[in-house]
Amino acid sequence: MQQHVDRILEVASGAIPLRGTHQTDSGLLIERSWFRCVNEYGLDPSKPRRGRIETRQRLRESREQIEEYMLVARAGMEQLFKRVRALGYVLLLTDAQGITVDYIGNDSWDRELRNAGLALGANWQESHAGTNGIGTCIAEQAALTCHRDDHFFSSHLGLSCTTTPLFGPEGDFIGALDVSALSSPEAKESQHLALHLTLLYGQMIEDANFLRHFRDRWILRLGTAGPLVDVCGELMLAFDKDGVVVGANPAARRELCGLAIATQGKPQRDTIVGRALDELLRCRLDDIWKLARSAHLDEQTLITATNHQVYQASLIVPRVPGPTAVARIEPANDALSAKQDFAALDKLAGEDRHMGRVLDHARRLVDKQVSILVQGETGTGKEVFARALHACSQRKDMPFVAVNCASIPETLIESELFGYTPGTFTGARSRGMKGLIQQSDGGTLFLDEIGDMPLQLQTRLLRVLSEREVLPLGAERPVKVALTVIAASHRDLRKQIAAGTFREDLYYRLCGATLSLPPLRERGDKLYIIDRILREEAEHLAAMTAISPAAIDRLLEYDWPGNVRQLRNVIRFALAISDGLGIGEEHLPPELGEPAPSIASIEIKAQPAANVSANASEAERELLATLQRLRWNISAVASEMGVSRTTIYHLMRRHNIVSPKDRDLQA
Ligand SMILES: Nc1ncnc2c1ncn2[C@@H]1O[C@H](COP(=O)(O)OP(=O)(O)OP(=O)(O)O)[C@@H](O)[C@H]1O
Repeated sequence: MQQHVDRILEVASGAIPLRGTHQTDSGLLIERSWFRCVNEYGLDPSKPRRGRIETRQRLRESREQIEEYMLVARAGMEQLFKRVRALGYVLLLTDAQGITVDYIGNDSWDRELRNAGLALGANWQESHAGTNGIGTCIAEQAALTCHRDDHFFSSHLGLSCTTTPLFGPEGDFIGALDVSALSSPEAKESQHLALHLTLLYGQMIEDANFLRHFRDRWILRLGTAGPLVDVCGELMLAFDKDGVVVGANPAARRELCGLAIATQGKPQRDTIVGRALDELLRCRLDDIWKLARSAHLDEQTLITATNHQVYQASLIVPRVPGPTAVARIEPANDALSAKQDFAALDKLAGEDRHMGRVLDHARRLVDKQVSILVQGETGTGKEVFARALHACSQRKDMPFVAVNCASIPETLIESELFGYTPGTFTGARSRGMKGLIQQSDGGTLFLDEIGDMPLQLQTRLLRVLSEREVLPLGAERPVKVALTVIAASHRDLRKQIAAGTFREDLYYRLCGATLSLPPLRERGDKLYIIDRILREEAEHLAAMTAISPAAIDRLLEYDWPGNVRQLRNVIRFALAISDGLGIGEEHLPPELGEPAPSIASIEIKAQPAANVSANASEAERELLATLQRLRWNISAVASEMGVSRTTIYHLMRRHNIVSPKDRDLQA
């Protein structure tokens, strides 16, 4: 026992290098976990902790969130159990937090299994259970076997646990499938078969979930086992009639985005949804439609665009008949229908590569029933963009309902979103109200600042999104809604997930595709935006659209921390104070580095410099003194005075202050 403790402490102290030879090697994963347990969670291998069993209430909540997934997983577990029962294994299914939500075991060992923590409600998170199959699989999001003395605590030394992560149809991490034995032979190799079976059934569960989730879509299966592709395609891509990907299984996300190595087997999100099949595979869309008709094997091979792998391909037809099925007979030649009007999206950008890509993806995603997450700094135009997506969609005549999750008081947000029935409240609200979600029925629900939504409401929203129905406060029956959600945030939601303030499962529900708007300072089409806003604002004020070249330069040079919103405000301000006769430099507000007022407002801190004329203003003296003190480093002076570099140059010109270097040059 002491030897086991010493070994862990030695590895955790960094005294010996980690022994694994490959990133996915179980040995390396185990040692990394020991390192985490000691150094991050402060666990002591000589002081085992009692297993944690969650309350029934907590277990119920966990199960409710993954009901659909559990249904499919249960069927897979039953099949797997038939194969491993005789070998003394039990099966566990956990959620993403390591809580055992389903379990198949042998009743006759019930007590021993419970004592070992192999029971419903057991929480296997590494941070308190130490290194173990489930906890470490979750931390690493990779399959592994945690065999006997791989475990951190001596109380688990008899166990052998083999676990694989499970990912949902939208690439989200859902939980883990575990095959465990109370006792097993010494050699870890004895668990090879358990590992292969766990991987196989894990993939079957993921695939079944995927097929179920995308049952009304076309699905392309790609496999390397020749004619077996129909029954065991390794890569699966769900796509629409225009050949745009709407979903991909973990293997497809890894293979087709060329990201397999960098991510230790974690499937990548956001890089594949919204892309065209003919970008990912070396073929035309027509070749894909031909698959539906061809009977010859050689016509059914496709080659990937990134790593040139050859795959056997087969096509699964949507189960729900409808417009998508018609497309099989008359496939669209062009990915985007020429008739569709994208004017609202087109006018959002000029010649900017980043925005060009975003708009290209947006055009493909309109009407694809993929939830979109728009990210970008404040004022970059997330709401404007969401409205444009709505305006270009078939839902354009239905309501666009914008909800700012940060500005509705927490006490009201629930009733505002979900509504309430008559009599739920007293007083003015007694008549009942349709919630904002219901008001968006058939249209678009725009959830702005989604990162500010309270956690408890995130849980309710998650339910609405999965079940497509709302239960107003006080109501007994839920109401169905045709929901299309666009969410937006200027926060980094992944950081919020890590901090525990944003639900990971909700994040994955919301970001079928993530589109990031660039900050204005990085856009190459500033001139286009200035021109557009100037025209719009001038029309509004019945003013002239004239603007001096110097003023344009100033607008182009500025950093725009408030992005397009700030630009619009600046133009509106300038038009107003120019009396509608055209904008000059002098009409721009002080924050852009205004000539006289800005220097007058600079706080005077230094003594006047000796070589400044007697008539010089105090501000002038201050500027010169600062320039001299900071050795004519304009950036340092600008930063000390809290103005831009442009303003400093401007002030120097205005007061005829010339740096020694320039004076030498002039001489
Ligand atoms: N592409 C654009 N063309 C013209 N005006 C724009 C554009 N994008 C944004 N704006 C203007 O900027 C202002 C802010 O836009 P919007 O509210 O969409 O930003 P946001 O990113 O949602 O901001 P926040 O994060 O603060 O909610 C709006 O007044 C809008 O008129």
